[in-house]
Amino acid sequence: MLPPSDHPVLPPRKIGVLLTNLGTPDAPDVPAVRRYLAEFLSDPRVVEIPRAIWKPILHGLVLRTRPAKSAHAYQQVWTEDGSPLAAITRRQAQKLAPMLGEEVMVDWAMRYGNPSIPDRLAALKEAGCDRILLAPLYPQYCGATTATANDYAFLTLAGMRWQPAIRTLPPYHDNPDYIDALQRDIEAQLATLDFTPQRLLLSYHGMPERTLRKGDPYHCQCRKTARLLAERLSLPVDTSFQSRFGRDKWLEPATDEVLKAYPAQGVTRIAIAAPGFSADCLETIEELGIRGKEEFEGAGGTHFARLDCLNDRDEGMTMLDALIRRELAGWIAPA
Ligand SMILES: C=CC1=C(C)c2cc3[nH]c(cc4nc(cc5[nH]c(cc1n2)c(C)c5CCC(=O)O)C(CCC(=O)O)=C4C)c(C)c3C=C
Ligand SMILES: [Fe+2]
Ligand SMILES: [Fe+2]
Repeated sequence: MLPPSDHPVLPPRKIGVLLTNLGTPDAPDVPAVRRYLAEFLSDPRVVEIPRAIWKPILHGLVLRTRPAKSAHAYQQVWTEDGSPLAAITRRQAQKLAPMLGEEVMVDWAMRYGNPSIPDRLAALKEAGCDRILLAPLYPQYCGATTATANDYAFLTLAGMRWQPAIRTLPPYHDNPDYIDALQRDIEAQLATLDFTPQRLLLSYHGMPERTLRKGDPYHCQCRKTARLLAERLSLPVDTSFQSRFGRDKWLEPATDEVLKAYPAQGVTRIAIAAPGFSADCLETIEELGIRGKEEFEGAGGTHFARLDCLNDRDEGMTMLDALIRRELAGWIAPA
């Protein structure tokens, strides 16, 4: 018989769902952005350059120059609830909780910054969750996003004597619930415009082209989402990749180049959507909605509309509920 203090206390059994997204600074100022970028850009899943070469560049150059530029961009999108990415992910978790029912606890975390994956996993475990679904909210799988979020969760589990059982949400780039939600949501937003776009441009976050050659499925999954969506929409659809970083060749065509080239091709009225982002963030609001618009109009474009991501609106929440319920099969009763 062990002394009572050595007996683990058996908490009530619960199921946890941890929504994860990329991460964002704690504040739109230079020190907070530097801390965030240092964590983000030190991840070898994100920058796949040998550490001995990358570290001096990161610390000697990138972290000295980029934080001021990025902080300025963050200041333009910051809200009363903080960074849009964090605020929207929090609302997604809050809305999902009652949808999934009482036996499921829903929490959210960021891969870089706060709330952190180790903190929220520990909190779910403390609350009695002995089964946890990790749900990285990236429709298209990428080593730099999906895999690193799961890696960090597994690293956290490596430090636990008593681990919860774990499942992970697979990519959902071609899932009919996702394509349906995008179609309905995009059509509803297009119907509110006071002009008729000649094109819908789907802009995905870019990646170095070499990751495609090395076997990352991201590019193919982005293309498949675009094809499935284009088959359902009545206006012509183009695909591009945004946010090029560094000197290497990235996936093409680049969003800014496409925007600048449209007017010379007679395309002066467009809508732009970003189906690879589950929540609006710096990349959609500032890079597409502010800078992208300027680039397009500077080249002669006359009508530009940025469509919102699914965020926490009904279409998006119904889709997340369906995707997550499917992964919880056997853990919870069907709806
Ligand atoms: C080598 C650099 C980068 C890779 C590779 C990369 C991949 C990647 N990123 C997202 C989603 C997001 N990225 C966001 C911001 C952001 N991304 C990079 C660099 C790389 N991303 C930087 C330096 C930044 C910070 C802002 C800046 O300085 O430009 C965001 C927004 C975060 C926010 O706070 O709003 C998201 C979301 C994906 C999906 C992806 C690969 C598929
Ligand atoms: Fe990024
Ligand atoms: Fe960007």
